Amino acid sequence: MSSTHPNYHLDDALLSQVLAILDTFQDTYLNKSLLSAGMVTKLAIEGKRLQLGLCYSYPCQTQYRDIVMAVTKALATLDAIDEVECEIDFQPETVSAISAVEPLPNIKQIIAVASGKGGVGKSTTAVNLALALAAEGASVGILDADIYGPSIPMMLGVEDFKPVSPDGKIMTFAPAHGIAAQSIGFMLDGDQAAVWRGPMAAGALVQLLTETEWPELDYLVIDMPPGTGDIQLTLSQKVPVSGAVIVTTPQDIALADAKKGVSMFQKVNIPVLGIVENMSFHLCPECGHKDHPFGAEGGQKMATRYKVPLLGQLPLQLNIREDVDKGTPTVVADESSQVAGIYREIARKVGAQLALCQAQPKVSISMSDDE
Ligand SMILES: Nc1ncnc2c1ncn2[C@@H]1O[C@H](COP(=O)(O)OP(=O)(O)OP(=O)(O)O)[C@@H](O)[C@H]1O
Repeated sequence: MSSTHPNYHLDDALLSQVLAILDTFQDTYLNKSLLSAGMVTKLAIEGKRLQLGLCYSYPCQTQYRDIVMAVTKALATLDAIDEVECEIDFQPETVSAISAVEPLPNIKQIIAVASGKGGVGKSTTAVNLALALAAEGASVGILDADIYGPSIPMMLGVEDFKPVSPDGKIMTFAPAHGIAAQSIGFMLDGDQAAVWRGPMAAGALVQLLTETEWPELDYLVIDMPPGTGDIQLTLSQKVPVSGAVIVTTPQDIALADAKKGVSMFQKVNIPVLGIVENMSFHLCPECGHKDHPFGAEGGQKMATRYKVPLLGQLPLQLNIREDVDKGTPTVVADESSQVAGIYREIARKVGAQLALCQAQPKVSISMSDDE
């Protein structure tokens, strides 16, 4: 049996016992066992010390400790094993959902963060998602494509950054809280961009993407402009996007627009990785009572109807706004907070959904004809 995998070096009896145990460990995000997800990359033994290699296709560094503890406890029940030395690696694939557009050389996956309607918290979500992916161990960039209101420089505290281009071709990015940021806002003064027409804006954005000196990135998060107009369509045809995250609030009007967003990505065959419901609930700071100022269950119903995951629900909370206003989003400002935990959970789900899309490249979203 040891011949089944080039890096499995155990005798047949022990190998089958170890594999049987590893097969009982279900990865919650991929909904497969560690074994069937192909994550067990190495098995060897030295005395009674088992060497185990695991490779994740999505970032989940904050979970490693719990994973190692649980796996070690289970494997150490075998007589032949006293100790487990576990090495965990993270290796996402390189993917473009758009067959006509080649992936960029140093960007493995591009995640478009979109909303049908303005003001629902798309940029706040994009910036916290990017930082949460980084907190989970990924190398991350963010591109502010919100041409009509570039807010990422402010949210990351890098408003004064001015890109330079030593060779006259490729521009530098702004390093911020461990991620790489680029924004049309770095190049424009005031509200210059507001007068741009669609094609001009779309052209500038493709240029920003391809003419930035991005470092090697696992994920590039694109903060899309709100709406479902020409810019979004052009971008989804010219940018090697791997998947899209739709941000909505639970209000009916925002949900109706978010459905248009889902529909737009469906038309161009970009997998919708899921929905983030922002300003989902409010917790009374005095008594802890939870209420739903914009309505309840809207995001869940929409996710169920379109057969896409509800990635997470964020509260309407003062410090989420204050933290981005100060240039230090909550994921880095208060990493042990419940809100930072929700964003990291969303990041793990987004990474896992992207990994699942590779196994099944075309995600079909059922649409009813009343949209
Ligand atoms: N969960 C939240 N709780 C409290 N305030 C929030 C929350 N999410 C976003 N905000 C605040 O709401 C405002 C709008 O958010 P943001 O700019 O992220 O929205 P947007 O959808 O990107 O808007 P636009 O499309 O106009 O760029 C900001 O002031 C932001 O700080």
